[in-house]
Amino acid sequence: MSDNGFFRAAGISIQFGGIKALENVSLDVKQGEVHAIIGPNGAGKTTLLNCISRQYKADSGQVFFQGKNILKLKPHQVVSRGIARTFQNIELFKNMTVMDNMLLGRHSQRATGIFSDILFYGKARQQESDFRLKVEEVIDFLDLQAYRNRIINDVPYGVQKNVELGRALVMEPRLLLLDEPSSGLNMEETQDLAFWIEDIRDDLGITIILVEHDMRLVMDSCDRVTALDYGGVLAVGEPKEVVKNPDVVKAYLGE
Ligand SMILES: Nc1ncnc2c1ncn2[C@@H]1O[C@H](COP(=O)(O)OP(=O)(O)OP(=O)(O)O)[C@@H](O)[C@H]1O
Repeated sequence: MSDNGFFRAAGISIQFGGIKALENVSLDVKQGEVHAIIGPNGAGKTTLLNCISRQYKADSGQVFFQGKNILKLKPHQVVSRGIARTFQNIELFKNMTVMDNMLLGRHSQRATGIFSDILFYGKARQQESDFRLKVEEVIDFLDLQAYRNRIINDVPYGVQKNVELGRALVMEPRLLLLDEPSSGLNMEETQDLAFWIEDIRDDLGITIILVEHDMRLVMDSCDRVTALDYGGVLAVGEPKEVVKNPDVVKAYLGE
């Protein structure tokens, strides 16, 4: 178990055909930290995130979140336990508005079904207005007011990335998984992202695991780093230590 028992993946292995994408990988994340997973292309970073969120089924290993093993859960059950995520390629409904995309995220969490909605109309209505309130809160938090009624296809890429982040936040997660949040962003947008990450951790109290290639963002925004290469862990520690680790330097620069 990690220092405060918040999150631990232990001995995760998965292979595709003959390719060992991850072999006996462990990841410890403390509550309240921003933890980066770094490594060269094909190192297994996204695969690890996918095993945690259960998009992929690991061949072996355990994932403990707040003391419970979540490795047998379905992806939506993982979300209900308090783990939300974003994807490397934005996965939004491109012909719907910013607001509706966020509401959809929240609806996947609804506690009432269609029959109870009919029987307990008042309760369903209350739930709907709670959803809207939460979505409005996140729209304010991420400064998305100007875009709330715009169609996703019509807003800049950087805003789309923020909406995806918002859709994860409306789930009110305790742990947020971000897959390459800075990819496709310009320098200014990446700086803004660094502020959002800090605010999400400090103001919302959400722990973050992010897969990231932008080393400046990793150095500026992350508390700890796990470096992977060829499906194995190379190093774990504070960003300034990990980037100096000879194995990590070698993995990035080649022999
Ligand atoms: N669904 C899949 N089917 C087959 N092979 C896969 C699948 N997912 C990942 N892999 C393989 O597993 C290895 C690790 O891939 P992964 O996407 O996790 O790397 P990564 O570190 O996230 O790379 P990048 O930085 O380029 O996104 C690669 O060899 C990849 O081709």
